[in-house]
Amino acid sequence: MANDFVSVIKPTAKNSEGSEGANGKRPVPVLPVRDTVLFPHAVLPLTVGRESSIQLIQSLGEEKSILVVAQRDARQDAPQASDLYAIGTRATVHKVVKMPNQSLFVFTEGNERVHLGEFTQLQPFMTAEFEVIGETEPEKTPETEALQRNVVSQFQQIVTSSPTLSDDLQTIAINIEEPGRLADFIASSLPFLTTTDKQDLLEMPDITKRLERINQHLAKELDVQQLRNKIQSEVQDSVQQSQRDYYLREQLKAIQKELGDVDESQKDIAELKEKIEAAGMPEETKKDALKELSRLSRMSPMAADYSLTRNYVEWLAVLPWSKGSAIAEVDIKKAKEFLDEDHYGLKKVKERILDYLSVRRLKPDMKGPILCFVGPPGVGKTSLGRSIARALGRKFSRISLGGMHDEAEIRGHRRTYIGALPGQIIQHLKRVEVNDPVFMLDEIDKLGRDFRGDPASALLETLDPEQNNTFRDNYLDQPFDLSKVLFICTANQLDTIPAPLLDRMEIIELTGYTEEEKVNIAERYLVPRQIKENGVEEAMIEFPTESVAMIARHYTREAGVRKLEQRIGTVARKVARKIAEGQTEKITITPEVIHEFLGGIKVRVDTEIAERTKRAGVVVGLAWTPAGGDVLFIEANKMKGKGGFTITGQIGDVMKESMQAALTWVRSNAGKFGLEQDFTKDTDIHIHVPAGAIPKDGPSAGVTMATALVSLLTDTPVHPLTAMTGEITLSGNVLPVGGIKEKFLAAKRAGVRDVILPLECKTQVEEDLTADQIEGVKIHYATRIEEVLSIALPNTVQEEAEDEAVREEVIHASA
Ligand SMILES: Nc1ncnc2c1ncn2[C@@H]1O[C@H](COP(=O)(O)OP(=O)(O)OP(=O)(O)O)[C@@H](O)[C@H]1O
Repeated sequence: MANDFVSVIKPTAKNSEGSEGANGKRPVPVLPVRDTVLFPHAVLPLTVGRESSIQLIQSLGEEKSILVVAQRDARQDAPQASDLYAIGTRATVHKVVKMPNQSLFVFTEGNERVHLGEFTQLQPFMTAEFEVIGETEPEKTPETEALQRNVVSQFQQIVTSSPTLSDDLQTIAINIEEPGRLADFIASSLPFLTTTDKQDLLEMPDITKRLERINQHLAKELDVQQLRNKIQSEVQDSVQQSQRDYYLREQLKAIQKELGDVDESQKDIAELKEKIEAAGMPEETKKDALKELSRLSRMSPMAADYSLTRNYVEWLAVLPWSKGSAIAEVDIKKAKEFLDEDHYGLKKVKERILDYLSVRRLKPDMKGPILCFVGPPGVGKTSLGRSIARALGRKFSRISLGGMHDEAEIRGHRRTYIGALPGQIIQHLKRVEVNDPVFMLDEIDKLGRDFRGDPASALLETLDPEQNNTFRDNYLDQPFDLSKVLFICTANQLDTIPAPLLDRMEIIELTGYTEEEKVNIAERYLVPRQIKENGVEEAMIEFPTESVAMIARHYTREAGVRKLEQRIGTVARKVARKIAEGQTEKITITPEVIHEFLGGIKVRVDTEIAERTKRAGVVVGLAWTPAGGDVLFIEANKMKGKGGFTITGQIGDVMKESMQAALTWVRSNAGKFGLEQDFTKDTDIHIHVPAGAIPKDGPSAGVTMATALVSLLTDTPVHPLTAMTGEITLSGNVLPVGGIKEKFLAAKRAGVRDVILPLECKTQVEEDLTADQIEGVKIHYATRIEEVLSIALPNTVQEEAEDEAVREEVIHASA
């Protein structure tokens, strides 16, 4: 058996046995070796263990010559002649040492390359004839010289950097002059050459080629070595770094232990793990959460991003991934009870809500539409949402969208952002702790949009039942199923709701309340609630209906009941104070008491109307606003001038144009009012629409402006407590306008007694207003501006006198 050991060479040794006998026909024993190749001039210790080989060595007498030939396949235990390479090395056996295990340790020295001839014996060992392969050292040219030196220098580098090669090898290599011997020496010294590589070199009689091949092997090995060194040093660096980290962390732990807070962070991590396991999150999310947690457990609590990672894991752990309210199906009867219990009136609205809930009951997985309550502030949109949640047995949460500009407020910031948090949807889910709450998205009409993104599009994704089962918050970066959440939106107006959102909604409109409705709501809900909230007992206070009505009429000016509730709250607090101070035990809220408690804030629009319409050129118009309609004054004035026409009061283009139309109509009909055809020749006219700081637009003040101009130019004040709305054409036709219900209720709230509307709005009135709501106000319909004028302006001296009396009465009532 061959030993792949480093062979040693005697640089100057001349082969003791000459070549006589070589090339001989006299056969020589053949020693097959595996895994190694013996080169000429090399000394190779071989361990001989095969029976046939032992016999071969033992049969050697004086003749110490053998042929050492490599096996083609090292796994062959009993190689035949055909299993050996055709070229081997004739060698001299120098010494044989018996080993305790019966094998022999044989020192051989290579003499020359031989070509094996005929095998003359096969048993017990092989013998063969051979032929020495002659070698001629090449001519010394600069090229061979350079090649030889290069080989030596590369060999030196390899020896220097290899821990297993002895430095002596360098000395030997430097001292070999013959290129052929040098190549053989290096070939037999290099441990990384394979048996095939070595055999190739042995079979190469051309010395220059052999040297070149050696040169290639050396260069390749140097490359490999360099790469290995690089990898090694990188590995070492990272090992050192991680050892350093480990060491520091251990130290830190020790310090923390001393300080008594190490257990805390471990405990915390264990708790988080429990929460993650219990959260019922989807598999993928859970995998990610646990990965983050394990990262956290390897971090020092002092590390800068420890708390960031911890927060993230905590968010994942506490969200209600699969926790619902566990409610049975919707009970429509109960829902109706709840709605009636919580709200007065709103018959149509309640009906529509119940219809909606019924569909949900029959089809629980119903996708869309989303309910949207539209109406002025304080009409009960939010509280209806709350009742729906109560009826469904679900949690309720309100998300205010007003003024939201940033998409991230809905969908959160990416985790890389400093101070990042999830968006409102996820934050509210965390708060309610269930995945099927009722979310009320307030003021969806006031969503902003700027460079920070478009919250409306984020909202669209949130609300769209087709997409929201995989809602992806930027911070969580995990899909969350929102399909069980019931979204209800509220808005004050429809115009500003982005169209794609509007498409997905079922709009339910709530208009303002009349005074009677307000009083009813106040008596049933607001007064008892405010009394209770302010710690007053029912027995301590008496709140007559007239007093509630008085507050509604004179201390508020709104479509809803929010201000009314606040005023009642103020009264209740004052009562509480009086009782607490021991001044009294029971208070009856009389007009005097109201005056005392609410004194300064009194609002009396009817008085204002009566006062202001004393002057010719002042007319009450009606406007639609998101807050539910309002009265507005149009004032016209004239002065000496040159036919100038000024319009002020922050009005839009459409309103300006309708003022021009009104003026043109008046000028073209001057004769009808007893005016000169060219009355504007030496007069300037100015129309102003207070309040000047509030922008206004639209064509619906056309009739009001025409009336104001005629009233001014004929110097006739209009009837007090008369209001109007309608667009006019140049030829004096009155055209219909929108928002009639809100405008009418605003007029009624203001104490107006006569309302002039375009005839074409009659159906709107009949559809939208109940008889109760209309009661107390006279509606006049007109198709021409002349009709409007004859209703609005007094036609006789007696009518003027009656107007005067009404004004006095109203102004007196407020005094
Ligand atoms: N029909 C009603 N019956 C009983 N209470 C009512 C009714 N309408 C409104 N309220 C009460 O009026 C108050 C204001 O209502 P709410 O907050 O729901 O108004 P809103 O329409 O949501 O206003 P905003 O648009 O400003 O949010 C609440 O306390 C509510 O209970």
